[in-house]
Amino acid sequence: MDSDLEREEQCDVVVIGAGAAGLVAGSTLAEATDVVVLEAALRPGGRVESVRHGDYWLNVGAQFTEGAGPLFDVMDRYGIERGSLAGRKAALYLKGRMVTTDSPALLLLRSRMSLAAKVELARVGLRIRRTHARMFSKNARVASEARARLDQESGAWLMKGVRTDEMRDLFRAWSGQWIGCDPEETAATQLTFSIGTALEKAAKVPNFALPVGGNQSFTDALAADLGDRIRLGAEVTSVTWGDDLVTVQYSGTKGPTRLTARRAIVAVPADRALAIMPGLPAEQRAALDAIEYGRYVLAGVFTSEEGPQRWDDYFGVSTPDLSFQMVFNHAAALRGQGPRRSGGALVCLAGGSRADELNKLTDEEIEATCVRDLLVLFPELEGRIERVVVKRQPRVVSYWRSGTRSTSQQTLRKPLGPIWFAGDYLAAPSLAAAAESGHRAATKLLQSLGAEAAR
Ligand SMILES: Cc1cc2nc3c(=O)[nH]c(=O)nc-3n(C[C@H](O)[C@H](O)[C@H](O)COP(=O)(O)OP(=O)(O)OC[C@H]3O[C@@H](n4cnc5c(N)ncnc54)[C@H](O)[C@@H]3O)c2cc1C
Repeated sequence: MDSDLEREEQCDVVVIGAGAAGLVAGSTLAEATDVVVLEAALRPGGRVESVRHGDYWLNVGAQFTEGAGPLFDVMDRYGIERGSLAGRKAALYLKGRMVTTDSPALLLLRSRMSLAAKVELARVGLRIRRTHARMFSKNARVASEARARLDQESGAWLMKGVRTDEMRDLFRAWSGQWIGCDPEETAATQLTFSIGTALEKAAKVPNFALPVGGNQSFTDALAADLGDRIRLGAEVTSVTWGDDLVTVQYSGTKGPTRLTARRAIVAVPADRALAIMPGLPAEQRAALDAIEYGRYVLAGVFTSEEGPQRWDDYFGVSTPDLSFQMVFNHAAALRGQGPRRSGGALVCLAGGSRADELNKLTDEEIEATCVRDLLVLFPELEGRIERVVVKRQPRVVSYWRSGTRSTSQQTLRKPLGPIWFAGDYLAAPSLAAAAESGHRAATKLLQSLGAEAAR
């Protein structure tokens, strides 16, 4: 492309990517400076996406909100109502029996696992609980030593001594359903964090909730407020920078554009940042290169059953011996508030190698497979399936191979000249972490502009 034909634009700060991190960064900056947010897709939100249908919605991106920080501050600011999942339960469905996982004793007593698998489950469960407690010890030295040690181990370490296929499948399902990868692909830190948190009672997970209308209510509110400061369909192809200037080239609806700004926040997934920043120094390149993403295949199902159902009280059911590994009940957040409305919304999902298998099928085959198995789990839904939404998600949360996480995060939390990075990979990956990273990058960036003005 002849550069003479490019449009030229200027602004104070450019944010690249309008996922949770980029939107929170954009909204924090908009109060103080002239900001433009560039988003390659035709919708804002990135990995936050919801589908609405009648009284219900399905999250086909981020499933739940949990944690603390700017994510919740923003939802409070926009008055986004949340249905708490604190009183809801999780269950395991195995060999035709559903047992709550909230009570380890009941799980061991009632589940249809072989005795050998039950002994292994008890051992692995205790190991995860112990390591999780150390990771979150009030003694900072104990916590940091535990994290450093677990960072060096692969997730398969947590399965030491396991011989039965039943326990291997269950553990693989937990890893797939929470991170979207197989246990040996990630470090033990993240697997301990995800499974350990899931083994807690839902009431102990801070702010465990489902925003009414879907998680997209959060990103929609931010995007509406940013208005025409967001350019949709604006795919950034290159980012170059000097000491105090960033040049961004993007292809937008008005043709190729060269935008110059004093500062930038790069809020795209790690592999995308590598692709658009060819001039990255070796340290940042290695840090981004270490980040991997889990993958999911989901089938969201809107149903039309009448009256109370036995799954109303469960937010999720692990299903290691079905084609998907988990069913999340998005309608659980609405139950217990007034009379039960007819219908519901369930998401069947598979991660890691189970997702790779489903990914070989057409959308129609995925739908047929998931509906068949959902009817094995809940035969009451026969004739009650209204609509199915199939979604392939190549990026769920980020994860790291053993030995790379802390160096990668430390490097990317530092600015690179006039550029800050933001994304879920800067902390224990989650929607809350993505929002926090955007807020942090924007705050640090504004401090640097303030310091420059004072010089
Ligand atoms: C199916 C699924 C389930 C999940 N479940 C949970 C959960 O239960 N709880 C939880 O806390 N988290 C969950 N997550 C993770 C959570 O959604 C993410 O951690 C978070 O949304 C990441 O936000 P982000 O802004 O860092 O990245 P993204 O949302 O990926 O945003 C990056 C944006 O950059 C844009 N972009 C990329 N390249 C370019 C380019 N060249 N030019 C311009 N724009 C570009 C993308 O289109 C995207 O909009 C889930 C994710 C998925 C997919």
